[in-house]
Amino acid sequence: MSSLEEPLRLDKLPSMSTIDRNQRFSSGACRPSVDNLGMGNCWIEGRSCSTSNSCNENNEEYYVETFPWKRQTRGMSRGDSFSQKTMTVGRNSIKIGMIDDPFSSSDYQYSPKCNSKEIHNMAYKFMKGIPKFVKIVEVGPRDGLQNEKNIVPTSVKIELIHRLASSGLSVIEATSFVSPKWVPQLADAKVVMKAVQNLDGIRLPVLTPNLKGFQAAVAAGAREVAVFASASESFSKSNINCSIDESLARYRAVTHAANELSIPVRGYVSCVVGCPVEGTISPSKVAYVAKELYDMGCFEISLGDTIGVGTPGTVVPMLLAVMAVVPVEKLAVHFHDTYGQSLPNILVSLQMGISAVDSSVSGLGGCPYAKGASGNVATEDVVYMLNGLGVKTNVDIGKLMLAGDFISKHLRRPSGSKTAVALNQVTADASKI
Ligand SMILES: CC(C)(COP(=O)([O-])OP(=O)([O-])OC[C@H]1O[C@@H](n2cnc3c(N)ncnc32)[C@H](O)[C@@H]1OP(=O)([O-])[O-])[C@@H](O)C(=O)NCCC(=O)NCCSC(=O)C[C@@](C)(O)CC(=O)[O-]
Repeated sequence: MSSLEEPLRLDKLPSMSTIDRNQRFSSGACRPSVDNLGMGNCWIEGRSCSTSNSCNENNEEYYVETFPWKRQTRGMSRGDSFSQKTMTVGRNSIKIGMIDDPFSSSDYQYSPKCNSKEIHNMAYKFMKGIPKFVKIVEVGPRDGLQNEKNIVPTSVKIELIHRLASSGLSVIEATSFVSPKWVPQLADAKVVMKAVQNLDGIRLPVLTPNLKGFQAAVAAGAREVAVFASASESFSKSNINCSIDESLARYRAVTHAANELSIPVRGYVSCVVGCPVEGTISPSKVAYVAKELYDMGCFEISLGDTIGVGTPGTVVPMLLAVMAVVPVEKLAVHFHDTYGQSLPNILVSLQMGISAVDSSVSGLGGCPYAKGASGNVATEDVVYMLNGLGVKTNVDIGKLMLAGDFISKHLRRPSGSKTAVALNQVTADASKI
């Protein structure tokens, strides 16, 4: 683990004064902000924050509106430190309004209703597990496209991977070496892999369901692979045509072969909170499969809510069970957004110390063998939230959106990322000014 990936330690929390001034009392809708301001810190809606961490929507005194930009009412004349950050999206530059430091304002007044220790405790509770850096594993070219009915041309897949790489993403799941009878969309795995294998400094794992897939992947130039088990017997059967224990036996053979070639293997557990056939999945079942994968040598275990039914209420107990048997720094989360729960689920996962998140550009995705599964959480939305939390990802959201626009245009559908839709609108509005 690089130093960047080290979780934020309690003793490394920002000082009280920083939390006080920049995080808790930022007028930016009462959410924490840190010095590395990203798009998530833009001032979408000004509210007056009371000291009880609640937002008083009715208090007009500090009410500001920054969207649409022309109707912005809060100005420098108020005396506060309002600045603008320029962000480039495509050929357009847009200005994002930010509050640098609301306390430098001479007319900014508040009267604390709780003491600074209580405030510190609240900030501490919220921020204590959240890592400083989150590794994003982009799964768009694989999980995102595998369910597409119309075959996406190989050249488009290759271009998508290049565009994603140029946005700063360092791990991009490129394709799957599975049976083309089962997943026809990825039948061109070999060609895709050969075309992207030399992308500088980018890790390009591929899915391998068995030794045959592993050997084909290595022959095509793969230097990292992933195996995928399930916590649901029914899903295991429908996805890879074998029981959980049979799949684990296959994956032992894959990890053994990979170990001999020093190829890292990532392990997936799918259906970690629910299965389309079996319904609720018990956390102990997930923990069992996760531990088996970890013990056989998987360097990271990605926990997949394949059909997107989880809420923080079911995700937390599942994570607790898994964290009891696999170190938290070896875990990643993989949420589908069927019920719009991905971001809250990611947030609680971060608070529990997880620092690797899978996501898919434009929210592409769905599993052909999980009826009703919708797209993965959109990478743009994850990066926007992490920017807002001051968590580093090294991803340039503007370039990421260009990759998203590229594939959405090709698929002839609007982006599944709310962030991309909103920022594209802002850019369009800004270009009219
Ligand atoms: C596992 C198998 C192959 C078993 O499929 P099977 O039919 O039981 O396998 P088989 O060994 O009897 O072989 C059948 C045919 O497939 C060939 N074959 C066998 N293996 C391979 C291979 N690796 N690559 C290419 N071809 C292969 C094999 O050679 C044979 O060809 P034939 O003689 O009929 O011409 C099949 O079920 C399969 O490919 N399943 C993959 C399905 C898939 O990719 N699902 C989506 C994954 S998404 C997921 O799991 C969730 C995740 C990871 O995203 C996380 C989340 O969202 O939660």
